Amino acid sequence: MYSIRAYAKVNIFLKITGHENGYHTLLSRFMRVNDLYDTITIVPGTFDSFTLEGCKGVPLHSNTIYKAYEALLEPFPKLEDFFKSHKVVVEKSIPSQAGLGGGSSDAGAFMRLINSLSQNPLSTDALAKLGSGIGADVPFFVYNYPSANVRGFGEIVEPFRERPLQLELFTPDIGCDTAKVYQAYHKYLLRTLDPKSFFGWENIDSRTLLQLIADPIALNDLYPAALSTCPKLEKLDTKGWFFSGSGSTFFRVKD
Ligand SMILES: C[C@@](CO)(OP(=O)(O)O)[C@H](O)COP(=O)(O)OP(=O)(O)OC[C@H]1O[C@@H](n2ccc(N)nc2=O)[C@H](O)[C@@H]1O
Ligand SMILES: Nc1ncnc2c1ncn2[C@@H]1O[C@H](COP(=O)(O)OP(=O)(O)O)[C@@H](O)[C@H]1O
Repeated sequence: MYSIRAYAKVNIFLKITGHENGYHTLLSRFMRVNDLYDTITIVPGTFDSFTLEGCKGVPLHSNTIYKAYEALLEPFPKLEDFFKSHKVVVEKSIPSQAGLGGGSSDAGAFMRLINSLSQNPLSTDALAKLGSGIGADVPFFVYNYPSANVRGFGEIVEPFRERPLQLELFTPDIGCDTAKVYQAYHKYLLRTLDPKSFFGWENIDSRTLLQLIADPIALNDLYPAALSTCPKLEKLDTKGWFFSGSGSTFFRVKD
């Protein structure tokens, strides 16, 4: 049996920098959440085709792990046979549609696991490039840095050296659809884009930045878009909390 942890992330800040080919470009500080993770295990057995257990409600072909498997078939030609004698079991802990990157993290971790089982024939850069075709957030999870500045659509990932923060998470029972949140941002907020307002943020450590800026709306351009897409978020008492990605998770520093 082979196993890997797929960690959640939060976006300490997320600023949209533009729009190209239907996608938004961004500058964001991603921080890995070390105490929240899915576990992906490869279990021996006999199977007719690629078998994935543990992701209830997600059809196989739209599962990010299946998409990662498909993307790996070309560089790993023996993979199809390998998954006739193994299955994938996922123990899900990361809530869905929560801005924590669960699906993307599963894909990134699965790709790292397959590469390492074959003695890493692909470089991390090559793996991240393959991952970017699965989802914008996947490259961050392929690099697996504790903290990173992420740019472009998510494909440019630069490690940021800082002490990881102990984070408390609050995920209300409200799912935020990433595509709809970006659509709302595009419709109502793209015109407000002002790169001067976050100049140099990528050089400031996360703890200082959260203290300095303090305003969750200023820190995350997708927060107002998520509020308009999921009005139930407005009803929550979230004073002192920050908002991750397209939501719906709030976070604050524990210590
Ligand atoms: C917002 C962020 C912040 O980290 O993640 P979440 O908070 O949802 O986890 C990411 O940018 C989300 O990345 P990810 O969840 O991988 O998005 P994808 O599946 O690739 O895209 C879903 C949809 O969102 C829109 N989209 C996504 C990424 C991007 N940079 N610009 C976009 O406009 C597109 O309409 C796309 O079809
Ligand atoms: N391995 C997976 N784990 C969770 N959700 C997945 C997975 N593969 C595909 N999905 C689908 O992607 C959607 C969004 O994924 P999720 O990780 O919850 O996103 P977000 O980071 O935006 O919260 C889910 O609602 C689900 O339908």
